[in-house]
Amino acid sequence: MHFASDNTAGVAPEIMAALAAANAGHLASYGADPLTGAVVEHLREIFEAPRAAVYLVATGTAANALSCAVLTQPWGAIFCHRNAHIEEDECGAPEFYTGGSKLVLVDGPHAKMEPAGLRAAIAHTARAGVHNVQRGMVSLTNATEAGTIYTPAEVAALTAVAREFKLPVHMDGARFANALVTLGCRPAEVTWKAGIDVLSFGGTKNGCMGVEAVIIFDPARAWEFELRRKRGGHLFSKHRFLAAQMAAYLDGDLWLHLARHANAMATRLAGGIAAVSGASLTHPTQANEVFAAFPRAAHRAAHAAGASYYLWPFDQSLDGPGETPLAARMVTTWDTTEAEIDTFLAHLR
Ligand SMILES: Cc1ncc(COP(=O)(O)O)c(C=O)c1O
Ligand SMILES: C[C@@H](O)[C@H](N)C(=O)O
Repeated sequence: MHFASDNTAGVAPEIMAALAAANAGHLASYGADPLTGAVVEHLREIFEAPRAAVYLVATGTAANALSCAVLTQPWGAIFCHRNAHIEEDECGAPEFYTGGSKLVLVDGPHAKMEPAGLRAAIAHTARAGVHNVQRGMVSLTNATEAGTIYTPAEVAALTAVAREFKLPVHMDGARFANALVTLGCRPAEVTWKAGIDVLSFGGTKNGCMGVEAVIIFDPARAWEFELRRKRGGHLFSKHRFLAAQMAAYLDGDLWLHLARHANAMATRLAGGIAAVSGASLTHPTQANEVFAAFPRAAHRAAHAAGASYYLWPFDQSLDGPGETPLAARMVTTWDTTEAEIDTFLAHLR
């Protein structure tokens, strides 16, 4: 019963096999290998963006921080949700890689920004000229840190606000596949056609060992990204092993199959939890993360049975009256099984 994070899952067998298959002979390094070239073309095709620049890195934090660095100046503000991963879980990497940009936090329900809140935050910034940080960029996460998703129309409404102030927009897509299979739309519709300038396209949480693609829809920003990636220590020398993962991930729509399974398991889990006495969902379940509150006694039973997941916030205590509900996050993955879900639910009940 492993629900702590999709970061704890292993590597999908197709991806591991692709790594072994790529381990033959000598190939050009630093991205000059043929596997990388093929992956770049495949992602351009998937996103209907033949001019896009595509780069591979090994972590989502690197993808996000380097994306921000090419979208804003050090004196610029990065407008993001209060619970954005770039705010809560990247140890200041975006601030570091941008040379000091300030994250300006925007509230909104279920970890989603709304146009009015974003507009108010941007308008309030740089109101006193040189004395303030300037307006830099916007970053939004899809699927969000609360397991919710933005529709293409919601993305377009936020990027329209950004455009009012001539700001570029980044999408943290560490769980983009999970959002896309729920939306059922084409990748382009919820990215560049909705006004996104740069996408962090995640692979690691959805079955890869460690690979993320940064897709820059305006190639004018490409060279600066290359320089920043190398200078930041994120240009892999044996780049073929990043490309092999991504190639297998995209091949035959594996990325969609893996995400569809993870989401289906989350839906099963959420439905079961909703039927547990004293339990309630704290965010809508729209991707592969379930946020729910249930009585301490249920938490204690699940933990005693060996279930792994985080109370959310982390720092709550299992000690205390059994009937008190505590909130938690449970994350399902490409290899979560129905039996795992049903056993966990039985312990909760
Ligand atoms: C929404 C989101 N973005 C970015 C990241 C960063 O990925 P990494 O931990 O590979 O740096 C994570 C990590 O799980 C995440 O949940
Ligand atoms: C750090 C933690 O938030 C991680 N990104 C996760 O989603 O599990």
